[in-house]
Amino acid sequence: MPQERLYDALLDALTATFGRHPGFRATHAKGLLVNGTFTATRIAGSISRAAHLQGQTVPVVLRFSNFSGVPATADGDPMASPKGVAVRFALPNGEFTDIVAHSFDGFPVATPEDFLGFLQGIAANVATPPDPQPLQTFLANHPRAQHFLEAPKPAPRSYAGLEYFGVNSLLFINRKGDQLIGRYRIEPLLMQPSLSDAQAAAMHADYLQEEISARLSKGSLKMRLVLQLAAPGDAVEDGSIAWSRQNEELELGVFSLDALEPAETQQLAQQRLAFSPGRLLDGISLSADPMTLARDRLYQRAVLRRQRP
Ligand code: HEM
Repeated sequence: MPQERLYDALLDALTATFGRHPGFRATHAKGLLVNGTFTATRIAGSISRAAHLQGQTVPVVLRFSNFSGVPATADGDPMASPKGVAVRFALPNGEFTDIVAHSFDGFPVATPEDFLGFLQGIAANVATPPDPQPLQTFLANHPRAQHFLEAPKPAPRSYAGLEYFGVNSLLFINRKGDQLIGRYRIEPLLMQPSLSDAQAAAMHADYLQEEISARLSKGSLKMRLVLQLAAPGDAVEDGSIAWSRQNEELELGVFSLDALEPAETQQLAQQRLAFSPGRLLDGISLSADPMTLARDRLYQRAVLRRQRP
């Protein structure tokens, strides 16, 4: 299938699952923007020459989100997980670069083609009348997709209290030309225990937004950016396979989350922002993982669709 048709089919399958909600993202529809800064560690500058990793503090905007493509999905609903975080780093020369991560270490599939099979199965399963057969067949042949669906994804107490995984590996290049392959993780300084299913179900629909708002009114919040390095033999081209937590990790820097985007501009700013995991700067480039480039192209098409009335 030509790539453009593949991306359109992926977006169609998301719309068939969640419905069309003009102005909102096809997935991760409900979100919250927080403004802050990022300061890289010394080690970050030694593994990549990318401008935002050289140690000077740069402004960032983070968008925390729920998985569902239905904007009204409550924060504690199982469809609201995994949670997402998208980060935009703004550089002094006007350039910017993004990270897009979610709160599950892995993905159901390795390629956009397989994701289409998965999404079309889900869309058929929620259609009226439902047809569970395509999803059952897909899952029987894709055990990691089955694992993704069945793995617990408990609701957090805070958007800033859980780990987010970049999933798709990237190549980091320093000034000498040395290269490393790694995957991002964004994590709290102190992990918070998650809610039980019963606790999550009893929470207010916007409890995660309210929690961040209340905490920021008392001061800044910190999160860390970590790079998990590939170990020999790790599948760098397959984001559906998590790497061992024993792999070497480097702390790339610390985010300071300082203030919510003001209420008057919150929704419009979310609509205007278009994050992409493929928006990279010199010093970070694509790895053998095909998903980053596909996501980059696909998210651009998604933005055009969601901006249509
Ligand atoms: C082929 C695979 C994928 C497809 C088809 C897909 C689809 C989409 C679409 C259509 C959007 C909305 C984009 C927009 O309107 O701005 C989106 C956003 C998002 N995706 Fe994916 N995605 C894929 C892979 C992934 C992976 C691997 C992750 C986790 C690392 C991820 C996490 C997110 C997050 C967190 C957002 C919200 C970004 C924001 O706040 O703007 N996606 N995705």
